[in-house]
Parts: sequence; structure tokens; C-alpha cells
Amino acid sequence: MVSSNTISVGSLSSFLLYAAYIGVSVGGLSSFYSELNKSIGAASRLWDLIDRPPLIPNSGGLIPNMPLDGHIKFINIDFNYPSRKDTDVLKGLSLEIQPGTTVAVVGASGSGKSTLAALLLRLYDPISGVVHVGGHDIRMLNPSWLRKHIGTVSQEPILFSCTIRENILYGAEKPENVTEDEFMRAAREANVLEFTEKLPQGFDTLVGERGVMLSGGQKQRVAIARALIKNPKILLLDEATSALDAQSEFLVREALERIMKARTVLTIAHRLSTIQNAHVIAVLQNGHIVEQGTYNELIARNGAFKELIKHQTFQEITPVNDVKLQNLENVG
Ligand SMILES: Nc1ncnc2c1ncn2[C@@H]1O[C@H](COP(=O)(O)OP(=O)(O)OP(=O)(O)O)[C@@H](O)[C@H]1O
Repeated sequence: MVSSNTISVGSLSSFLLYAAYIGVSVGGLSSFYSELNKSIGAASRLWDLIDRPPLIPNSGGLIPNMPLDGHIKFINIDFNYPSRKDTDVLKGLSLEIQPGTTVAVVGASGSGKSTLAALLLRLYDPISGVVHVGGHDIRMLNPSWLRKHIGTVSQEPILFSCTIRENILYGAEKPENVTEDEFMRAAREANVLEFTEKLPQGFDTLVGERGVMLSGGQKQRVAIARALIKNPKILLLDEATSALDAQSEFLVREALERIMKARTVLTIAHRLSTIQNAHVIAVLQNGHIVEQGTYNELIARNGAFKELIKHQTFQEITPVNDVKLQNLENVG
């Protein structure tokens, strides 16, 4: 057509160029359509979840006008998870935690230790029995008010993809009211300052998705600082099962000892030192507490606790004084 002058070279080039543009655009349209369908599917699932009424409402209930005293009582609790109604997790469990004391719950894996924590936070209601906090049946209390008084430091702290400062302030009811002094005190007591000081952007360092840019020990210390900012009466501690190196372990342990002072602590213990220092150790077996007492009492008894200690490895950590000595040597 070009040789017979029916079409010019310029028109042919334009035609080919536009044909290519249209081809690419039409091709893109099909992938756009499939992406659109995927988003519609995901959005409708999201709306279904948002519309689902919670089994335990977040509002309503009593807000006591007296300060909480931190006295916890599990009274004759029977419990199974709604998704596994045929498996009883707790059967007639009773446990009392006096205000200001530390109770370490020990038991085999799957014995229901974390379930106790979930019941205290009222994430589930027992099938029968009552959980009392500060003399109140927790089903009568406003759930948000109850949770405001319980600080949690879990095995795998959940950090958000924002800065260290924002992750710590997340613990405060009104972050804008936290003064710089209060913030720094929490960071210092939780041994967070120890590593932020070495970071070029300090507390403004981004931690990445779920805190991937921090080590296990650093994540735990941020979680402790978050709990300190909350200043709760009750502390729920689910100790990490994975061992940290001696230095990190010492810094986490030291931070935990500070936060545990003058609070009621329910700890799911995996460290021998926590068990030895607890006011009461409660052994969970077959859905209820089979034995409780101090470390020395239980060791002398030759019962379930002694059996557990024989068969389950609890983390032994480098004695604090040894690590302190090592630190001094390093400084020297
Ligand atoms: N959300 C859930 N839905 C159904 N069953 C669950 C749920 N969470 C835990 N379970 C089951 O309840 C039982 C007790 O679990 P729980 O996590 O309380 O044990 P645990 O003593 O804390 O264990 P571990 O020491 O391994 O963390 C287990 O048999 C577990 O499989």
C-alpha cells in the first residue's frame, strides 16, 4: 500500500503504534476485571466480618467507682471453645490470686494455661462458674473498663508497622495525654532506651510489619513499655518459650521484675526463675488445679509439680549477677 501510494509511511507508522496501544490496553482490561472481582469478593467478606455481632459486647455493664484492688478468683470454671464443644478444656477449675501477688501457672502444653488468660480478659465466657475481679463477677463489668486494668505481655507481642514510640503509646488510653517524662520513664524501665539510644532515628525508628526489624528480646521490651504506659493493676504474662541469648534474657527479665512490682500477676511460666520467685505456683492438669504452693513446698511434696519439673524443661537463665559481671567486664 505504501509502494502504491495508497497510504503514507507516516500514516502506517501511526496505525501500527495506535494498534499496539489499543492491544495493550485491551489486554490490561481483562486483568483489571479479574482484580475487580477479587476485590469485590474480599470486600464482601470484610463487611460480613464487620457486621458480625460480637458474642461479648464491648459496651454496657458496670463501671465501679472504687479503684480496682486486683483480687482475682476463678470459681468452679467449666469451659470449652465454641468451635470445639465436645472437648472440655477446663473442668471445675478454682484458683484465687491475692492482690499484689504473683501466681505462676504451670502445666503440660495444651493443658489450658492460655485459656485462663483469655477468660480473665473476658474474650470468652465460661460454660459454668464465675470469674471475679476485685469482688465483681466480670460478666457484670464493662468489658473495656476491665481490659483497661489488665496489661498483657504475650509470647509473641503484636507490634504495628509504625514507629517504636507509636507502638509504646498504643498502650495509653489517651496517648496525647502522656507526658514526655512518663514516656521516657516507661522506656527506661522496660530497657527500651538501652537499644533506641543506638538507633539513628531513636524512638522514631520504624519497626516494620509485625516488628520484623526488631529482635525477639527488643519486641518483648517494647511490649513491656506499652504495658507500663497503661499502668494496669493486673498483669497477664505469657512468657516466651523460645530462649533469648543471656544478655537479652537479662534485660527482659529485669524489665519484667520492675513491671511486676505492686501488681497482681498471673503468669504462664516457662522460666524456672519465674516459678521459683512466684508467691504461688498452680499446677494445671486435666482441666483443673491439682496442686498449689510455693516452689519449696511443691518440690518437697513429690507430687504433680515434681513430675512436671522432671519431664518438662523450663528455661534456666544465666544468673543475673553473672550477666552483670559480664557487662562490667565488657565495659572495663
Ligand atoms: N481458639 C481455640 N479454639 C479451639 N480450641 C482451642 C483454641 N485455643 C486453644 N484451644 C485448645 O484448648 C486447649 C488448651 O489450649 P491452651 O492454649 O489454653 O493451652 P496451653 O496450656 O496454654 O498450651 P501451651 O503451653 O502449648 O501454650 C488445647 O487443646 C487447644 O488445642
